[in-house]
Amino acid sequence: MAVFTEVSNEEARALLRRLNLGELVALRGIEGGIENTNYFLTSDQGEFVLTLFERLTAEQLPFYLHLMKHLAHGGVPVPDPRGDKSGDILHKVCGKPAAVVSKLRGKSQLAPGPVHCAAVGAMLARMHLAGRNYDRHQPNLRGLPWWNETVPVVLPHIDASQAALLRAELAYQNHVAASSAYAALPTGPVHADLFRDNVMFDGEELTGFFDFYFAGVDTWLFDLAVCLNDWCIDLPTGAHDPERARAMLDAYQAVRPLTAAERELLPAMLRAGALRFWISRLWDFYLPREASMLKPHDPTHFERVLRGRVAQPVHAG
Ligand SMILES: Nc1ncnc2c1ncn2[C@@H]1O[C@H](COP(=O)(O)OP(=O)(O)OP(=O)(O)O)[C@@H](O)[C@H]1O
Ligand SMILES: N[C@@H](CCO)C(=O)O
Repeated sequence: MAVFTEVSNEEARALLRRLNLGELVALRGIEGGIENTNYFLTSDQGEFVLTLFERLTAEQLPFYLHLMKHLAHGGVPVPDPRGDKSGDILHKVCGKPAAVVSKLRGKSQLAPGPVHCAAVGAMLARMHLAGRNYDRHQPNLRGLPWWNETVPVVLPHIDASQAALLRAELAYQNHVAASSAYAALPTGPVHADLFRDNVMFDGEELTGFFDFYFAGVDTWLFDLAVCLNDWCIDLPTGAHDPERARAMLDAYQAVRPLTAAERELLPAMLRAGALRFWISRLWDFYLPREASMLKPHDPTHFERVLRGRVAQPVHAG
């Protein structure tokens, strides 16, 4: 269960008072999640999620929390962080940085069809456009510089064929990042981790994106590639599903058509998206951090996805 830090009812009451959110009705630890301590916090004024940040620092958090507020106020359904009397949205609970955000209705759709992929595509494009006038800047902290730092750390743990693929792909991505087509890609705040478990649905209605704690400024195309790699594949094999991918791409482009550079680099960014999560999963698997990684994700899944994207490039069509 992802409660690394216990919060007492007394602490929850004091927090609700500071945020002027009414009287405590219930406080329940949330299972699942491997990064932060999460509680459902119910008061007589509504339902909220209390997150205590176990990994992120008070320097990194304002970018994520203000981005969520900016998007929520821009009409994108994301959890809205609640402020105290002086408007601060980053709080401290049990000595940890903490946030209280609105609870989204619905549940994750873990077996999405084309209709769900279309909803994610359309909302992703709306989110990218809504982020254009966000004035804070923080790079994607799991971007190319982090891949370059982390690959040498994981290489000793993997076999020769995996190491060859990892080295070759990293070299390829450094080459892509230096190209003029890459420099022409539109950028802005991106979610960068918008997997099936970070989106809520009520039936076919998308009720929200959440877990913005890997967000950063990066190419919009990378964000779309991360989504295609999770929502539009057959999970057991990693095989690309053309029908779901078509649905996502068409819906995205109905809101914001891809540029020529984006169309050219989609196959490369799909590889980048697979590489990013292969590296992070290898890192989590072989170098687990204390009080975390209750159930590390399987790294070989993204090795499979990457091999698939290299062997059979997927184009925007
Ligand atoms: N704003 C929200 N509204 C409704 N439910 C939420 C909200 N935020 C989190 N949850 C619930 O809490 C669970 C854990 O949250 P989350 O996925 O953010 O965990 P984490 O440990 O921060 O991150 P990770 O996904 O990286 O493990 C989610 O699966 C979801 O069920
Ligand atoms: N979405 C990531 C976990 C971090 O949120 C993964 O599947 O590896």
